[in-house]
This record gives sequence, structure tokens and C-alpha cells, in this order.
Amino acid sequence: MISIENISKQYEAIKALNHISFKIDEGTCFGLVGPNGAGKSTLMKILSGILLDFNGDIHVKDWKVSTDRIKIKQQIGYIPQEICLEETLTAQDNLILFGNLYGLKGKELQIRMEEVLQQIGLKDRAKDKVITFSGGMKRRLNIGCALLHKPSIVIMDEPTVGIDPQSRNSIFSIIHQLKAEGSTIIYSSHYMEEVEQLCDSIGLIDKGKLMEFGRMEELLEKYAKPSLFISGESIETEMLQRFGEVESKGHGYLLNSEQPLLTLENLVTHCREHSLEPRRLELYHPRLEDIFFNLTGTQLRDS
Ligand SMILES: Nc1ncnc2c1ncn2[C@@H]1O[C@H](COP(=O)(O)OP(=O)(O)OP(=O)(O)O)[C@@H](O)[C@H]1O
Repeated sequence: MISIENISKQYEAIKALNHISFKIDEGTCFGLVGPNGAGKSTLMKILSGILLDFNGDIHVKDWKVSTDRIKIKQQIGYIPQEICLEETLTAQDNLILFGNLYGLKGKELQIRMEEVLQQIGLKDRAKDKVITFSGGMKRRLNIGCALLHKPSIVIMDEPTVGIDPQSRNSIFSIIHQLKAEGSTIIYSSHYMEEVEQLCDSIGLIDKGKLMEFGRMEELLEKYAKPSLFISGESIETEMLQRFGEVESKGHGYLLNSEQPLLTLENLVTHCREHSLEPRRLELYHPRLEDIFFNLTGTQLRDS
């Protein structure tokens, strides 16, 4: 169990984290989600033992970060948001550099390097200089460098920002594999669909405050409002209002109703009788993004 207890962090006038507390079960994938500037990186740096000046405490197994920082750090592989590699060296030499920092050498380092290169899909590029790599390949190598010492807790700060879909899928595979091996993953992102896909539990953070925390299914259940989605040129708010509470969503409308199936039936009848042809008419399942929006009134995407 990793227990985050009442963490606060102030950068001069900015309160980056405001009394944050939650727990993460071992062997699970935890997603920290929030918009730009929410405080995700600050919390990730505190969790990985890089940022030492904060209030509160963190417990990992039987250790406390306040008194057993080195023991906890040995358990952690931290992948920062900014790529941290020596570009003039080869992938292999970067791994050796990081391996040495973790105290690995000789045969042990050689074996781990081979395993990690396989895991990150860069075996055939091991002897190439990093400067020749794509952004996604650099990102994967950066992940590999943090895995050499077989950490039981892997902390990834927005690892998929600005990379190609192939590298993104490859990172997801690495995460699935790490989880299958029993590692605990702490993953921050502002891409809701990624977190929904990967994580067992989540913390929603905004302006330094933890807005919500829990298991994914529980949160979706808690905030799920039964609704229908309808769109089409002939579909107007006034017509929909007689069937339930209406809100705009993308190119159409969400129609909240306690009995969505019955409403769907009534709506189909109405459309048929009035020769209205919706482009889309379907049951709508709330997503993590909807929960965040309901809680904070903030859209997560930059766009
Ligand atoms: N070294 C620093 N000095 C001063 N203010 C900082 C520093 N690092 C972060 N901040 C501020 O703290 C707040 C939280 O920043 P943080 O980087 O933790 O957010 P984030 O959720 O990771 O954002 P992003 O998704 O953009 O990386 C922001 O207002 C940011 O400007």
C-alpha cells in the first residue's frame, strides 16, 4: 500500500498542492488526472523523492518518506515529463549510464539491458545514437532507463504527450506487462480516455485539490446519469425538452432521463410521426471526462 497523507506544496505565492490524501493498492495502476497546471507533476516529483520540500508524509510498505527516503527511492522508477537522455550517445550507452547510477554493472547490467531493450522494442536500434530517434523512441528509451533496477513502483508523468500512436500503443503494452509482473503504476495524464483504458483507480486533481478519488467503476457508477445522445439537422432543443433535461454535447444533445429506454422508444415514435431523421440516436454512457467536467466545470483538453 502507498499512502499519501495530507500533502501540501507551496511555490512562493502558488499553492501547487492543497492537503492531498489518498491510497494506492500494490500491483494496481493508479491514474492522476487533471488539466495543465493542476499539480500533477509536483505530486509525481514528491512521490518519486525528487522534490523534498513539502508538507505531509508518504508511506510505502512499512517505510515513511520523511525517515526512509533512500529505501523508498530504491523501489521507484521515475519517468519524468521531460525526456532526460544523452542524445550524442547510443541507446545502449544511455542504458549503461543509467544502470551505473542505479549501481548495476558487469553481467547483471548486460542481462537487464537486453531485457529492457526487448521490453521497449528498441533491440535493433541499441547501437544507434539517440539523436537519430523519433520522439516516441526517445520516450520509450527514457522509460527503459527507469526500469533497469526492476522497480516495484513505476511513476510515469504524462508519458504519451506529443508522440505517435504506435509508440503510444507500445507504452501501453509496457504498462500492461509491468502490471502483469506485479508492479504498481502511477500514471499522470490529461488524456481521459487513456486513463480510463489503463487504470484501476484514479484521482481527479484541479488547482492543487483532489476533487475525487476512487475505483474507476465506482466513480462512473456514482456520477452516471442515464442519458441519450441525439444529433441531426432537424433536432432542436425545444422538441427534446418535453422528453427530459437537455444539454448540448459536441454536435448534438444529451437528454437526461430516469428511464432512458422508455424515452428512447418515445423519441423514436415522435421522430417517425414528425418525419424527423436524427443522424445519431443512442444510449449514452458517461465517461471520465464528463465526471471531471461535472465536478470542476473545466474541460480537460487543451483544445
Ligand atoms: N518550480 C516551480 N516554481 C514555481 N511554480 C511552479 C514550479 N513548478 C510548478 N509550478 C506551478 O505549480 C502549479 C502546478 O504545476 P504542475 O507542473 O505540478 O502542474 P501539472 O498538473 O503537472 O501541469 P502540466 O500538465 O502542465 O505539466 C502550476 O501553477 C505551476 O505554474
